[in-house]
Amino acid sequence: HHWSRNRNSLVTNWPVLGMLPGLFCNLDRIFDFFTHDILDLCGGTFKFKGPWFPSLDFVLTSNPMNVNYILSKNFLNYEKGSEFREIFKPFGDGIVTSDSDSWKSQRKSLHSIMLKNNKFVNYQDIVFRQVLEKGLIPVLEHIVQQGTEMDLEDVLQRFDYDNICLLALGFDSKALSVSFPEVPSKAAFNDIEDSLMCRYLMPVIIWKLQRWLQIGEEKRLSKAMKIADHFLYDCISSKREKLRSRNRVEEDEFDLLTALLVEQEGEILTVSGKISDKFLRDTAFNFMAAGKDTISACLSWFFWLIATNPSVETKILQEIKANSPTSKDRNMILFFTGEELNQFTYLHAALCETLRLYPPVPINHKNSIQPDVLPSGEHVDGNTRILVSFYSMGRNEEIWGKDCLEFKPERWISENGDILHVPTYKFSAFSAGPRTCLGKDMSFKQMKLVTINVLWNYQVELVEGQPIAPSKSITLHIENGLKVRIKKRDI
Ligand code: HEM
Repeated sequence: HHWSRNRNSLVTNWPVLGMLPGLFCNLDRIFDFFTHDILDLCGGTFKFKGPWFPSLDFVLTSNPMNVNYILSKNFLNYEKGSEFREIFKPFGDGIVTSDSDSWKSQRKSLHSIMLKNNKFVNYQDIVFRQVLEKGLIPVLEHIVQQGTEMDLEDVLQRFDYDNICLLALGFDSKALSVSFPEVPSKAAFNDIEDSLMCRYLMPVIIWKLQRWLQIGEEKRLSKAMKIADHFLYDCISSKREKLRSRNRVEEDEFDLLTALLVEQEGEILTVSGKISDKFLRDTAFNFMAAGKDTISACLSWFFWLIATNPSVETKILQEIKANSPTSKDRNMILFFTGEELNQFTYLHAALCETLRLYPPVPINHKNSIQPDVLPSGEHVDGNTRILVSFYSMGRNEEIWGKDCLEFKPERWISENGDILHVPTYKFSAFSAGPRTCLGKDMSFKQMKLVTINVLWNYQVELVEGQPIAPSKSITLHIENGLKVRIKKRDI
């Protein structure tokens, strides 16, 4: 009887287990499963029934009207929620998992530091330059001389980690150097991300039991948390120590911790303890988690797409040539201001196209507060998990047309050669509404500087026969990395 009542469902709804077996059978291709096996066939919104433990039911959607409603129009009814905060406890009271007043005040403070504070904005440029000049380019030069294959995704993740540690903590982790060192804090952050993804997919009772017994993923998580916290609290106490001995802060050390301490305690750095170490730890952890792997994920997909679409690479190279100094010094790093980078329209389009097909944050979590009716007509109970699939939105034929699975930067360029404006509820890689990504402009700037410098100086060739597939993680990596050979480019 149960089977016959549910036989028309896209995913079999089993007694007791609900749709969990279907989900687990497709875990390796979870985002394509959501997109092509479910949302494409049901008009963009689907109610997933979990097992009889109540916590795993969710509504999955990629319908742009629903997305606009959830993320913007009725924002107040859709929060992160206490269940999410419990799963993502390592984030503490930071911005990524918080709601209402706590979120509002953190958003205000981070917004004013990241986008309005000239010293922090200048410091970003100093850091980008340093990580390019002292990290990425020397490592690529070394690989060219060795003539060996390398995992470009690993290199870019190391680049991202060095960058985010300098921005958040003013600490140079030197993850990107020719010896490819093991960096315990970097490994710990990765372990935390993996373990939290497992928690998210599991019934609460199971991960709580694992935590109590200290086995499996929960044991790994506890170990990684100790390492990450030790690292963060060490950085915080050295920062306080350093600032105590000064009465002014130089431009090349205006990282997030410094900005927070200066903002709270004024220019005269008494470092009086008005602002707690726990607050600094939570803010730095959230900032690092939000910015750590997103840029490298996008760049890895970008280099793969470029290598498989040589005509796009040719157009980007023409654009770099047109915007660069005429005499090309082989060892020169090309550095552009934000305004100069606006000239790179085609490159911007290629990056948007990459973010459309491979959004670094593939799924966005929300939790309804009150019962509601979505614009598509579906009824949503109060306290229901909602998953907005940004991955599926980027592959939605109704938004992007019949060629939605093709890589075509041209779709972003208007007839007069400018970037087309696409509303954020259709192109949501950076989310939309009041919780939109605070690192968007910074990310575009950095992604452009990296792609310009890599493509201008090197030819990137894919190692043949490697499998390329999206990972099943919080950030959308390439599952097995991106194996490439690089050569010096002759122009
Ligand atoms: C290509 C790069 C990036 C992409 C695609 C991206 C995407 C996103 C998305 C989808 C969200 C919403 C998450 C949610 O609601 O749960 C978000 C939030 C956020 N992002 Fe990014 N991000 C990127 C880079 C960065 C960087 C480099 C930073 C900072 C260093 C950053 C800082 C933040 C912060 C602080 C939030 C929280 C905003 C809030 O909750 O109010 N992001 N980002």
